Amino acid sequence: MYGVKPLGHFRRNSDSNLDDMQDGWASPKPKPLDLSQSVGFIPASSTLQSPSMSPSSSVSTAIRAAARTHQYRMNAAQEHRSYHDTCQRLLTHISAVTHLCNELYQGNKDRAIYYPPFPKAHHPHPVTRIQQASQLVTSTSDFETASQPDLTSSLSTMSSASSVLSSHEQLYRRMSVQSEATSPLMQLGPLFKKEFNVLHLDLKIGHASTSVHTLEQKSIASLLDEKLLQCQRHLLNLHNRVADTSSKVLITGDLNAGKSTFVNALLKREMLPADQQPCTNMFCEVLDATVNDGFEQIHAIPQVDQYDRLNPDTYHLIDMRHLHKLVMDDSDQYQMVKVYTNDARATEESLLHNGVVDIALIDSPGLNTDSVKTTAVFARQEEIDVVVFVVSAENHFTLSGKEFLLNAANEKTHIFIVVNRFDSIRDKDRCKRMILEQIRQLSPATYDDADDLVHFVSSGSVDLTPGSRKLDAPEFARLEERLRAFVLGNRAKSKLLPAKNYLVKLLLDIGVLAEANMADASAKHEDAAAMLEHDMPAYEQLMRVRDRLLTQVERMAESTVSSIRRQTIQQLREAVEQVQDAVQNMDYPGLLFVWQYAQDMCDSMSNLLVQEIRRLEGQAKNETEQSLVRIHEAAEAQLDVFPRVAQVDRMFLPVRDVGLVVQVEATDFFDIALDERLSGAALSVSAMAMLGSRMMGIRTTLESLMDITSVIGSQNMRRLALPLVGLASAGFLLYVVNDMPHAVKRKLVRKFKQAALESSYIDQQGRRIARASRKVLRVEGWETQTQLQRAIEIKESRRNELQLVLQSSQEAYAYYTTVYDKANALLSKVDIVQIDQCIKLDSASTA
Ligand SMILES: Nc1nc2c(ncn2[C@@H]2O[C@H](COP(=O)(O)OP(=O)(O)OP(=O)(O)O)[C@@H](O)[C@H]2O)c(=O)[nH]1
Repeated sequence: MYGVKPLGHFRRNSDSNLDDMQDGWASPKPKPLDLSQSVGFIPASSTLQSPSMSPSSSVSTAIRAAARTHQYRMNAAQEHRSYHDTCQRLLTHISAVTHLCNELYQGNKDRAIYYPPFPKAHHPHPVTRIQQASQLVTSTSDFETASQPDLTSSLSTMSSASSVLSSHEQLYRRMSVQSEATSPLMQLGPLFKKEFNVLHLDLKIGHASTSVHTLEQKSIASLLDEKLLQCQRHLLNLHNRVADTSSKVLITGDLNAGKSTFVNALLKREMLPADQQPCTNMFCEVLDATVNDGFEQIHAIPQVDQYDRLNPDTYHLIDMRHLHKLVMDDSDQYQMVKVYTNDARATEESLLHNGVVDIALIDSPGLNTDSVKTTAVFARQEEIDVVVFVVSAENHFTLSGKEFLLNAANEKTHIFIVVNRFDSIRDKDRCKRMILEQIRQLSPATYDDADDLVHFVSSGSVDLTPGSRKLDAPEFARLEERLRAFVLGNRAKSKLLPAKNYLVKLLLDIGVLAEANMADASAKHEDAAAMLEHDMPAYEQLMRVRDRLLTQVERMAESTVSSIRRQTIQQLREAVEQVQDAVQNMDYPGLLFVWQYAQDMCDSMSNLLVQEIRRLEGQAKNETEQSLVRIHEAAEAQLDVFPRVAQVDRMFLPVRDVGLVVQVEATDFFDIALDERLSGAALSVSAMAMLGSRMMGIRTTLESLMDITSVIGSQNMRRLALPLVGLASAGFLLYVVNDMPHAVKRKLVRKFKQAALESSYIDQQGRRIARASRKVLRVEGWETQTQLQRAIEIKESRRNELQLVLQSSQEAYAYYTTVYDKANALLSKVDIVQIDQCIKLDSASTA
């Protein structure tokens, strides 16, 4: 049932008028108006002029009228104060909520807001009390349900949300123990309410809508950004609507139904063009001139959204004489025209200037004019406080009229219906029945209040002569009275209640969003703290082990290197000692090739040594490989598994010539001790001695010589001496030549050993092989160091990240707690804004 019934006095009066009307249905002849019972809109002067009254009764009537006027003004002033106060409060709250929205919008840029996932299917988990409260508000979103949402419970819900949160935290802890694989927040999601009221994010792909949670966090944040901007824009609209002190009454209906005639009848002035031909081609808003500083003006507006009364560039000033032509103009030059007009009638008589609220009457083109204009009529629905639908009694509801009423019911369930041109109807009862039946089907709510909302009148019969004191027909006077009550009653409902409901829904959503983000921050904090605690021992162990491991690797490498060097030198020395084996079995090629023979012996010994060196290189490779394995295992024992980079394959590459070069010299062919201090004679003697001893034995030789000397005599001896010396020399030569293969072997072996042992050759080889090993081991050492450093860096950066998470989640928790508290505090304030009170006062002031 419509919730703004006029109060007792008004009710009685309306009942009497209903009786009048019902009587009227039985008998078309209207009853004379009972002025003693009439209130409100009936001009006092008219009452005084009634010819049937005695002087005393006329005085008391005058007193009563004056008292009524006084009461009217008192009520109007009180209502105005109350309405103004409510508006101011709501405006303050709208600004605060806009600020909060903007704060969230900015916050979303710095730190993406977590948008909780709501499951599509019903879940067995209990819902929060916030959800219950918001569902309550959702169900009361239509202001026609009259009763205010029970916010007391939702407020207590909000204030108890901290305890809800703490229970969430406990649950989170339990869940995180049970399942580490899935995010605890995903499991927490179902605990929050199923859907948002206002902050619901819808992702439409083609005709299908998909869950936003299939998107990345960044994309969800940008969707939320857009939603928050939308909210701010809507809040601005609500602000403008609440701040707008006027009430807009849209007069609409079929072509030629008499809309303009009806507006003129309300204004008691021939203002708008009325014609049998379709004549209204644009929206025409009639306002009281007081809102235009008292000037009667006509503003033709090309762009409605840019119109500013104080900026003449946004409209064209039109002379009053040209209004008819302008309104009938079929061009698209102007979107609408605003007519500021003075109403000379008393406050309580005027509809536009009634002392309570500025009313703007908007005459519109006929609904069935063309589709563009019809669409425009629907588009104006949102900013309209009251819709007056004018239907011709002759035509009843046309197709476009029915369509309009059905659609309008979504926005405004109650429509004020004026059945005009009733004077042209002969069977008035039948007409009323038929039209009321149509209304019952099209707008049941309006039908239920047909007494107040459906009026059968003849606007064309209203006297518009300037200064005329003629009374309106009672039906029309009653219509004016009810229209006024309806406009004032609807003012609070159409302006303030939607604003309040929207604020409540938005604040509940912000509360839920803040709650979800508090839980999210809390979960992240706990996660980070747990991970930090888990990682810390490993990090500390790594720091402790770092120097030890590097020293250990260094030692292992050095020990291998020095072992290889030591073994190489020792084994190479042993090989040098055995170098004669290389020449043992060499065949002597004869005197002619003795030089080559010596050369080959050197090469042979050198090759033997080279072979030994190659063997030692192989051995060094093996030892290095073993050492690499040990080093890598030691590193992996402290670090994670990592690939070994050092390889021994490339050791001793390229192959270097490591042979020992010994030069063959002439002296190498004679194994005669040549001492610089000894004379050549000594050499000859010894050579001879060796030659003689070799050929026949020294003693035998000397004895033979003595025997020969004693027989031949000294003279003969002198003669024999030369041949003897020659013979001896030849013998010596023969010996040397004969001994040469052995001598050269002995000499060269000795010389080779001497060259190898007394030079730095062996040391050099030892150092070279050790150096190659160190090179490889050092690579592995460096890799170990790198791996160690990397592991430390990873741990440190993870630690830093976790510490950042700790800090940011702590900040987020504090931030959303503030948002939550603000939303909570604002919700309390919005809740105590009493709009019902305003509605009652509106009704009272009209009564
Ligand atoms: N008999 C009678 N004629 C009326 C009444 N009201 C309006 N008319 C006539 O109906 C015709 C149309 O009136 P308008 O006021 O121009 O109708 P409208 O709905 O504004 O027309 P458009 O704006 O062109 O859609 C005019 O000739 C009026 O004189 C009425 O109550 N009784």
